[in-house]
Amino acid sequence: MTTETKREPTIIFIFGGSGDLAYRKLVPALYNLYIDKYLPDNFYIYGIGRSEYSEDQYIDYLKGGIASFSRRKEALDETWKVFSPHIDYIKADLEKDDTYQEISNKIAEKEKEWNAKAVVMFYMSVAPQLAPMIATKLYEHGLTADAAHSRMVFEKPFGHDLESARALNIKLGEMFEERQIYRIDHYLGKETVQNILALRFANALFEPLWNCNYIDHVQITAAEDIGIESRGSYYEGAGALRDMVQNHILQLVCMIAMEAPVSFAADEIRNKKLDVLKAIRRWRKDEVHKNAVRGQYGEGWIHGKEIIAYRNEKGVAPNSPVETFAAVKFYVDNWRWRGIPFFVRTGKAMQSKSSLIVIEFKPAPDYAFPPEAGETWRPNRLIISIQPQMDIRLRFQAKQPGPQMILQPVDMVFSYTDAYGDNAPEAYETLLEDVIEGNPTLFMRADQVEKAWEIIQPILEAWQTRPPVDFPNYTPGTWGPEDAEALIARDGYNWTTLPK
Ligand SMILES: NC(=O)C1=CN([C@@H]2O[C@H](COP(=O)(O)OP(=O)(O)OC[C@H]3O[C@@H](n4cnc5c(N)ncnc54)[C@H](OP(=O)(O)O)[C@@H]3O)[C@@H](O)[C@H]2O)C=CC1
Ligand SMILES: O=C1O[C@H](COP(=O)(O)O)[C@@H](O)[C@H](O)[C@H]1O
Repeated sequence: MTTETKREPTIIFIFGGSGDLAYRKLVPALYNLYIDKYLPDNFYIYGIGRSEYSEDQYIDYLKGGIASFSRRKEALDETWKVFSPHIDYIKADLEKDDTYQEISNKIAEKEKEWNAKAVVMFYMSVAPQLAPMIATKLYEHGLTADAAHSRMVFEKPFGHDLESARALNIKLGEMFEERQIYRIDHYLGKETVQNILALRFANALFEPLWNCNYIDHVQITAAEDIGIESRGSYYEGAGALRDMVQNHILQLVCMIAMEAPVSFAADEIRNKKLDVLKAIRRWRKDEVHKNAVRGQYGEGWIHGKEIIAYRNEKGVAPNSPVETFAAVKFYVDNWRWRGIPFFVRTGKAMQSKSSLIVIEFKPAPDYAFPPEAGETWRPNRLIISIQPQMDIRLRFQAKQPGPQMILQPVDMVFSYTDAYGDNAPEAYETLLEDVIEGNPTLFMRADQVEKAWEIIQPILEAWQTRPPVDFPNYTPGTWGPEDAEALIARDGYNWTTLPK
């Protein structure tokens, strides 16, 4: 993101402007972009939904979202006074053709007022099954004909499986140019995730060691300490594998495993990530049970708060087979990563919220220290903590002070908060700014989405063929089912969590 470019006038239509995502993420992100002067001088936001709101009511409602969810809440009244005149609400049904005529009129009005052609962003903040219908209507009404000025943002999930994702890509490809399509994976907008590229490719230190000669294994955890809350009906059609692994976690694997790009052009980065997805071993259905574990939480407590069993959540079937936890062992079968396991896990209702990547290095080739020095010997380890703690820590051996040579593992820590304060932009800020700028680097290209589904598909199918017999199989506030411990223990490791 840069403040120096003169941005084109921009109109943003949030389809689902009365919904949760708009309230909690999109409008707060736009508000922060405005404060940081990343929005063009001429910009306008229309929220669209069927709910009844006058313009004032809508603006008041959104203000509540800022007060609760924006990283900046200070001086809200003052700043809100200058930001909110850029917002309006359109009460309309997106299934009706009149709505698109109204959208067209609004665009014409604004372009006339600004005396300039505008970039128009259409943000699909609606249930995924509505997005193709909306995109088709936009196309049929000629609202996306100017490929250089119209951008469509698709929320995840993009497709439900490989077949539906392919069908959706084909359908969109018949109507739009790929450069108009922005498939969001909000993990890619996180500061700490983007920093993986800087860590790996802006330093000479790590890259020579970043391969199967020196790295022993990789672990990726994306754990949440809440249940599925109000999203039962969505989650019943998804599960942890579709909700987190197919997208966010495989993208993290790509960031860790990709080759060095020769430039930061969007397609160069995306090609390098695609190579990783192509190289990830596809498990045969009969190999899935050895390499993937699923779980579902029962009832319990986390941090003193009662958690209802998944099967008792609203919108969830009483005998639901849907997994709220998934752990998978992957291999990236290429020159750099041959034989190195990547263990990934994600779950709801776990002990703490923590997304982290652990790179564990192989042991030193020789160890001349006497036995009494080495009782606490540990391999070197780099931990990239994505959230909520944002830091990078490198573990190495040090001599404990004292007359004897006693070794102890210590951490060298780079903390984002210490270095930059704790007001880093939210993922959606970066991503929305990139859409406005027309920069697709951090968005998923059609082929990436399909390759990611290809990896997940056999696991989905194997699990569907063999419904779980032991659900619920983990208690809220733990690190998931015992089988997940066994998955990694079979190779001689334990899951790593951050020191408290
Ligand atoms: N919420 C979140 O944290 C996240 C959401 N997402 C994705 O974002 C998308 C939106 O999610 P979320 O905001 O939670 O969903 P909500 O159910 O909260 O919102 C859905 C929105 O769609 C609108 N809508 C539905 N049908 C129509 C229609 N026919 N015409 C006009 N508007 C319509 C609703 O408006 P109304 O009710 O007024 O008609 C509402 O504003 C989904 O794809 C979800 O998977 C992804 C990651 C996180
Ligand atoms: O995409 C999703 O991500 C959130 C977790 O996001 P985070 O930024 O808080 O790690 C998850 O809760 C949700 O189920 C999923 O759809």
